Amino acid sequence: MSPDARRLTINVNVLGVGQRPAAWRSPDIVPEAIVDLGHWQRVARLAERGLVDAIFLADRPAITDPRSRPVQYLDPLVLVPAMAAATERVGFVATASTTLNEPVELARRLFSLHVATGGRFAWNAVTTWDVEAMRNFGIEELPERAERYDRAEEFVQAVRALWDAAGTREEVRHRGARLSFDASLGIDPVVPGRPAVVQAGGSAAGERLAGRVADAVYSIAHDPAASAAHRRAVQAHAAAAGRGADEPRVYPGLALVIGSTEREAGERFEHWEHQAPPTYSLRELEKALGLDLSDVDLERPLPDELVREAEAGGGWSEGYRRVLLARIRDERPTVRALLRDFGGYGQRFLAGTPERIADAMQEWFDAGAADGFNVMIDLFPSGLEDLVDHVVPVLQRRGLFRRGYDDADLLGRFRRP
Ligand SMILES: Cc1cc2nc3c(=O)[nH]c(=O)nc-3n(C[C@H](O)[C@H](O)[C@H](O)COP(=O)(O)O)c2cc1C
Repeated sequence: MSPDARRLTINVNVLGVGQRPAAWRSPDIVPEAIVDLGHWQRVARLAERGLVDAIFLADRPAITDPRSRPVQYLDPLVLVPAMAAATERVGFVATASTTLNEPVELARRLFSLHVATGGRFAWNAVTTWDVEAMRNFGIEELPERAERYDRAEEFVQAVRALWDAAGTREEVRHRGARLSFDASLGIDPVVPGRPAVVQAGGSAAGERLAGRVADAVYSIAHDPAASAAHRRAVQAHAAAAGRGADEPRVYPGLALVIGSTEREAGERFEHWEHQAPPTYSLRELEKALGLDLSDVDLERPLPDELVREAEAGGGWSEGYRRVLLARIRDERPTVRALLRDFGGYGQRFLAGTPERIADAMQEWFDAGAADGFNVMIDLFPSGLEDLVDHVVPVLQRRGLFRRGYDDADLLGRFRRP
């Protein structure tokens, strides 16, 4: 492999104790692990052993429904320092809202994490879509998508200006349509560079924001042609904004179940699929399609009138809705079949051997459909061990993945050719 060969990026999306709805019932873990810093540190060390680029931590600033399964609910900005202290090279991508924060205060916290982690930090800038989180901040109604994205762009640009001025001690004077401040961060940039910026919305407005400000994009796509089209759209926005077209890197989600044979992977999936009621995934599907599915027959395809209702609008993310509706129209799956994958929150789902998973990654990478992947692990720690010990070596043998970390900070790693 030539030293400048293109390599794919792997982020690990850590959803508490695992992505499958029954992950918390695994004998390898206790449900309370989600509030145990030791769990997060073990995950970080394991990811670092696999040389992955970064760990991704999602967030919604609202109390999780206690009747739901245990998922991560500690603030990611609290988890990152704990994980960073237990590791040296792996990066961290933490989510924080542009709708529910103030730019100066957040810019300071994010830049502090950049410095404290030695340049291993990235910010997933989200506009926040859920009403419960809004109400925690005294906002009764979800602002329109266009309004949220307009604020997001101004917010990210303002934060970037504050970071860029961090070493100069000059005050940033910002007077925009939505934000106004005179401020400086007062942090010496003893670590060069800045946090990388990640974006994850798949609507037209989300693609535009990604092209204009993001270093990386978490996307949702189930087929390589749709993913390549999304990547091209983001790149066109980047070029129009005067950036390099390939500056925003695109990492589609990929939910994995790994087995040493296809049969073993299938059995692992089936076993855990039957340990949880379908209602967990059904609630997520309701949110994604903007529908009430309480009376729906799981053994039949979604009725036409509900498909039409979903097509008319609603749901928390245009990106997710588009992908789900395409699948519903093309395959007419039973609701139960849809829910089986939907334990992956609608992300592309793949159960198979390490070779098969590497094939799938390579196919998308070679086709220009992905610069890397945001991988969801079915159960911790075993699923991550399998990724690290079995999938990563296959990718390395094919020259698609690094054999050691280099000196680049996380932004430099995302920007690698
Ligand atoms: C992989 C992925 C992770 C996301 N993580 C979060 C998150 O942690 N918090 C959040 O509020 N939104 C999250 N989102 C939602 C998006 O940021 C965005 O708000 C949502 O997709 C709606 O935007 P859209 O209509 O442009 O698709 C995520 C989306 C994707 C694809």
